[in-house]
Amino acid sequence: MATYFSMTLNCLVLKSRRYLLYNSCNGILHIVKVRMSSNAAASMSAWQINRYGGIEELTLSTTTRAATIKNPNELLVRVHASSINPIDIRMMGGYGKALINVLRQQKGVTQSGTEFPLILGRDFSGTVVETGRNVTKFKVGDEVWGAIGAERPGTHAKYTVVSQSEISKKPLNISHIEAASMPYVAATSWAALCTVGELTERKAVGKRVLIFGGSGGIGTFSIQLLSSWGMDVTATCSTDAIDLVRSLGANSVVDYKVKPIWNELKHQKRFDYILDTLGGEYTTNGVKLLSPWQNSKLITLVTPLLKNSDTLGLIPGMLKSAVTAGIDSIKGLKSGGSVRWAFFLPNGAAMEKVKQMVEAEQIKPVVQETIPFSKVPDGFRTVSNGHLRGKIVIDNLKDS
Ligand SMILES: NC(=O)C1=CN([C@@H]2O[C@H](COP(=O)(O)OP(=O)(O)OC[C@H]3O[C@@H](n4cnc5c(N)ncnc54)[C@H](OP(=O)(O)O)[C@@H]3O)[C@@H](O)[C@H]2O)C=CC1
Repeated sequence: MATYFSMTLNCLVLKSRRYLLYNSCNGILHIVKVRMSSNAAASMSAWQINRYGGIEELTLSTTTRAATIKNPNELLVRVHASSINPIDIRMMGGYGKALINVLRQQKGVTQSGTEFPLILGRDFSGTVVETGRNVTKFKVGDEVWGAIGAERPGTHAKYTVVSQSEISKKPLNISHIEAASMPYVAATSWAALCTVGELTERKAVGKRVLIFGGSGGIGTFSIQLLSSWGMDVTATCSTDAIDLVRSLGANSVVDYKVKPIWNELKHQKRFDYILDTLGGEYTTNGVKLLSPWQNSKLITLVTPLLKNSDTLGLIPGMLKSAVTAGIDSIKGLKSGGSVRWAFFLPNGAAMEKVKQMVEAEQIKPVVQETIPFSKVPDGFRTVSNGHLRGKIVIDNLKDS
C-alpha cells in the first residue's frame, strides 16, 4: 500500500501510487489514477556553481531544490547518464549569460532574479518518472534521451525536467552511458546541417562535404551521419585521430598538425558543404574552398553572438553580430556560395531520426571515458584539456 497519505479538503492522495481518493457531492467515494506533480523528494543531488569561474566553483550539493514540472508539456526524468560538452566549461565561466538570462526570465526558469545555483549539463539519457498533463508521446517508465535548452537547469543532476519536444525514446540497442554521449552533439549537428544548411538525405547523396574538427564531438557525429547519407566526407584532425576519423566513415583526412592544411585543400575538388567547428581562419579560408556552382554553403558553429552580448550588452551585442553576419554573407556570395551561422537547438524529432539510425547501426556512440557522478570535476578537467577521442560521460547512477 501507499507509504503515506496527505489530506487536502475532502481528498485523500496516496502519494507513492498517485491515486486520488475523493468524496463526491453525492457521498460516493471514487478512486482515480492521476498524473500529478508530486515530487515526493524536496531535494536532490546535483553538481552546481554558485558563481561564475573555473572548475573549483563546481560543488556537489545534496540539497538542491528538486526538479519540478512547471509546464503541462514537461516531463520529469531520472537521469542515468549525461555528457560533458565544451559548452558546459564555457557556461561555467559565464559565457552567454546575457542572452541566456533573458531566456531564463522569459520562460520563468529564474524567479529569484539570479541564475544561481546553476546546474550545468545539456544532455542526458534516462527514465521518465512523471509526466505533465499535456504530455502525449511519453509515459512513466519510458527510456528517453535528449538535449535541453541552455535556459533550463542542467542534467548533471539526479533528475531533470525536459519538454516533450526536446526528447525521443532512447535507442534500444545501446546503454544509457553510450546514449548520453550523443544528444547535444547530435542536436547541434542537425541544427547546423539540416535546419540551417537545409541538407536532407536525398540532397546529400554524392555531394562533397568538408568538416573542420572531424575528431571532436560534433565532427565524430557529423562524419557518421553524412557518410551514411552517401556524402564524400573530408575531415581535419590531429595525427593521432586519423584512424578514428577514418573508421567513422571519412573518405579523406587532412592532418592539421603536420603542415598547414590550406595548400592541400585548395588543390582538391571544391566542396558543396563545409561544417566549421573551429572559426577564425577556418571560416575565412574555408569560404574559398566552396564550389561556386551549386548553392554551396559554409555553416559555422563558431559565432560571436553570445560573446558580443556578454561584453557589449544585449542589444549592441546583437547589432554588432548582425553586422558581422552580413560581412560573412558577402564573403560567401563572392565565393559563389553562402556563409551561415548555426546554433544548438533542442530537437526531439531529430533525436527520433538519430535513434533509428543508431538502431540500424549507421551511427555509433564514441565514448572516451565514463566517470562516476562523484568525479564530475575530473571530467570537466579532461574536457577543458581538449583533443578528446570520444565523449566524457557521467554515470549519474554511480557515486564512486
Ligand atoms: N553555436 C553553437 O550552438 C555550438 C557551437 N559549438 C562550437 O563547436 C566547437 C566544437 O565542439 P565539439 O566538437 O563538441 O568540441 P571538441 O572539443 O569535442 O572538439 C574540438 C575539435 O577541434 C579540433 N582542434 C582543437 N584545436 C585545434 C587547432 N589548434 N587547430 C585545428 N583543430 C583543432 C580538435 O582536433 P584534435 O583533437 O584532433 O586536435 C577537435 O576536432 C565548440 O568549441 C564550439 O565553439 C559546439 C556546440 C554548439
